[in-house]
Amino acid sequence: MQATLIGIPTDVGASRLGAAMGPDALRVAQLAPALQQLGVAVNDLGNLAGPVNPRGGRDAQGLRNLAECLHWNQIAHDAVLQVLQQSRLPIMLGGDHTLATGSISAIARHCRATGKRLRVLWLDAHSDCNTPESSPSGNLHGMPVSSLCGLGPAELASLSGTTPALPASAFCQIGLRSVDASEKLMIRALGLEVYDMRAIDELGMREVMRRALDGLLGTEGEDTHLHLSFDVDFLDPDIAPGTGTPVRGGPTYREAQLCMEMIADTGRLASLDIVELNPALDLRNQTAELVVDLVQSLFGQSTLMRRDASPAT
Ligand SMILES: NC(=[NH2+])NCCC[C@H](N)C(=O)O
Ligand SMILES: [Mn+2]
Repeated sequence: MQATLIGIPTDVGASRLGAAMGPDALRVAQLAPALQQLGVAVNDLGNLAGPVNPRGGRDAQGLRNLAECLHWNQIAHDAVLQVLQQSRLPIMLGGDHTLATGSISAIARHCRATGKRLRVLWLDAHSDCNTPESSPSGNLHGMPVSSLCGLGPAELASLSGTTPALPASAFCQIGLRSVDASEKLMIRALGLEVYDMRAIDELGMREVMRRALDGLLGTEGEDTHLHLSFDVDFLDPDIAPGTGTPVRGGPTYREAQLCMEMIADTGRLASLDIVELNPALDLRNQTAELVVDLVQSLFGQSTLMRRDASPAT
């Protein structure tokens, strides 16, 4: 397998500064060597260059840094598309979660061109489906899902060449535990498939992942491009403090490992966003190191317990 790292050092979508240092923290935590150890051929494009954070207030529409967000997402889109066209697996090193608008727009465009079905797993404490009208914060990192479903700011929503970029049914959100009232309505309106922390508590991570990955195994899944949008705040802040909008009560280390291992077992992973890592809030880079550890599982780090990708019952 051949993977390409793309550093996307933006924090213009968030209130707190610091996620722009995420790509380098992942490099310091040895992300590339960790993948190489598993037989993945890795190249690193370095960091994309985009606008600095103007640290502005909210505009007339109530949004923060829309022009800069657009710029970052356009260059993210272009870089990701190029990597996909080289048949390499792009790994986006964020950066705040708005960059997923650009990356997934490129992925949706590529899937359309190659006749692939797209499935997006969204690991996150938040649903990120606010719109400019509903957002309590004006932060664009709370809007990528609605943008991709055609409801965000028009310029962001149309990046993939069609609006919406992909059907809402392509998404599956896991780990949610901080959802605004407006987002609850949006989840319903879009019919998003969601496994919140209560579902993980009640069903267990294994059953949640079995449902989330349904249809990806065997010949049925052959034509599927599986994208993982991994927001670091998915993880419990006790083990992953280095993120700007932490919410207590997230998955444990073992639950997160099982989640990654079950994704690996499908053999369908074709692109990955790692977002919202904020080294300024981390403790001795422990969150970046944890993420690298989890990414190793995601790329098939085998343990004695490794399972074949047979449908768990
Ligand atoms: N990707 C994130 N960390 N998103 C946090 C979003 C928080 C809140 N729902 C908002 O819209 O502002
Ligand atoms: Mn997010």
